[in-house]
Amino acid sequence: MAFASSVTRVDFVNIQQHGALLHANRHRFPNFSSLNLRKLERKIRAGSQITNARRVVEPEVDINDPEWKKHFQEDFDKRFNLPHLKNILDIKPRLTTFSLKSRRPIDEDNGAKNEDWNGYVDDDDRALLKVIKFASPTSAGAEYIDPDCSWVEQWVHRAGPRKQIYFEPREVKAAIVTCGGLCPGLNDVIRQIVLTLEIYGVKNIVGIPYGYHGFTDPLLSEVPLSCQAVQNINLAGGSFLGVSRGSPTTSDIVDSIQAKGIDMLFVLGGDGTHAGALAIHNECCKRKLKVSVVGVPKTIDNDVLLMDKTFGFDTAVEEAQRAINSAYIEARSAYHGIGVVKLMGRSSGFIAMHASLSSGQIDICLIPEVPFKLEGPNGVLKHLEYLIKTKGNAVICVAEGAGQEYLTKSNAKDASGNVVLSDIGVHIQHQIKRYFKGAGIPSDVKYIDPTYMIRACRANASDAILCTVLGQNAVHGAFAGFSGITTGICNTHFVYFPITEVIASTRRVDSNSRMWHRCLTSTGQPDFD
Ligand SMILES: Nc1ncnc2c1ncn2[C@@H]1O[C@H](COP(=O)(O)OP(=O)(O)OP(=O)(O)O)[C@@H](O)[C@H]1O
Ligand SMILES: O=P(O)(O)OC[C@H]1O[C@](O)(CO)[C@@H](O)[C@@H]1O
Ligand SMILES: [Mg+2]
Repeated sequence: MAFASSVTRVDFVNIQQHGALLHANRHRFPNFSSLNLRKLERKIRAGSQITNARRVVEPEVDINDPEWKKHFQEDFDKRFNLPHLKNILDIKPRLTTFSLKSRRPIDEDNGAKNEDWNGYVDDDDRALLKVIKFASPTSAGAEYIDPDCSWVEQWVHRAGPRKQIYFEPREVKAAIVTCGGLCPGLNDVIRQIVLTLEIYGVKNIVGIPYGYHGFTDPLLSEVPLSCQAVQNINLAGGSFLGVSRGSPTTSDIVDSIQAKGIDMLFVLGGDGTHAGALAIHNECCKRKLKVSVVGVPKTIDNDVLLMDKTFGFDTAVEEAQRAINSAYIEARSAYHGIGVVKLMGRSSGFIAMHASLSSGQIDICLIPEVPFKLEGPNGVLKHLEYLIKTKGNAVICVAEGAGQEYLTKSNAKDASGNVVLSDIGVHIQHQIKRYFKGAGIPSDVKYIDPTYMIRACRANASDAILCTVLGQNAVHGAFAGFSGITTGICNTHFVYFPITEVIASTRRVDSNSRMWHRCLTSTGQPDFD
């Protein structure tokens, strides 16, 4: 039994699980049986294209060995174990005050009783994250499923109300903060967190205005929140509390948490916000504070690992249809009309891919994960010429992070340190005009950038449901005593993840996935390489 070499296999699975590109690229290495995956993973995370990979040690491990399988599962369970306040503090639970039956606090003298325990979630309850099938080491490559393959199941913690809670609701001060860019559904989550806290019996709920800055900016004060205050906020887009990028130091934020007497902090945001939430959690642990920090992942880009989807994504795709449809109508109504629609997606093309798939009006979809050539016989411009000559019009959907190599890098960063991208939509528009003019073919190019219209609208029905459940589960997670966790949907089940696992890297479109190929089939575009 050689665990050292088994690490290679474990990493292979981790990379797949993190949604990175190795799995997508495996067709390029049909004969590998084992790769130096750590190096590859670093390259992938750094955004490099993997063009060659050296074959390294053959795994000596027998993957059907139950001991190895146990080792693998233990590794997974350890990583996905939820951080809990009882690990750092000597605290005892009490019976919950969340009544499944009356939706009123149990311990209030209002007739609500704790007679119905059936719906509570046990800490040992799990939802299936995935079943992994290991190819036999004797098969030619990991993509060939061997009948003797070994199976490993990965289970994650189910979200929901616990029978045992670690806070006295009447003594709790809970705070909500929204950070990063806007996202449809933020208000639904805020509202639901407040409603659920009140069902537990929490009286002291506040909003931190304008993201992490709200903790320390002397000009900003806490926003009192209650059922009444948040009533109907879900009917509008944006964030009731305001958002911002950039932040004070973690130490200053935690000083403020201590000064304000906050016991629970609900953090709504993307990967950056979650990195901040993790830093706050770690600092609270260091100071031995009984503060539960719970995240709710927010991003229209859908680029958070492990989740089926993040809230706002469905709405963004739906809203993108309007822009695409307008571009299509403009293109179809003009002589040699060409529409260009730029959609969000800094490093992941999920919105562009899904919007293209759902609209059925896109001829060319360009995303950051799939490099493309503009010029040359296989380039985008040549294909556009073909489309104009054969069908008279065309619509391109481009994700904002696509084709950045064609643009002058500004090196500018936003307040959070995110690279400010150059406008690929404008560039493509100019290139199309130049190309058709040069070729002596008339063309009428229209560019639509619906970015902020998409982001600012209210959540659609499916996102609103998602937000509602996520908001409730965030509160249940905090009362259950977890901290440094986030809540999401996974294989249609609602679960908790440790923040560390969720921010390990960015979820990106797998260029070898069936979904991307379905998108290509739907647009009918060739490879632009
Ligand atoms: N590594 C980090 N550690 C601590 N705080 C961070 C980190 N990265 C970002 N933040 C803080 O988190 C907040 C939000 O970050 P950012 O602007 O990157 O948005 P985001 O949460 O990633 O959402 P979006 O999807 O809109 O970009 C900012 O206040 C930023 O300063
Ligand atoms: O203009 P802002 O607020 O910096 O936000 C833009 C960014 O927000 C995102 O949608 C993430 O929320 C990215 O795709 C995009 O680059
Ligand atoms: Mg981000």
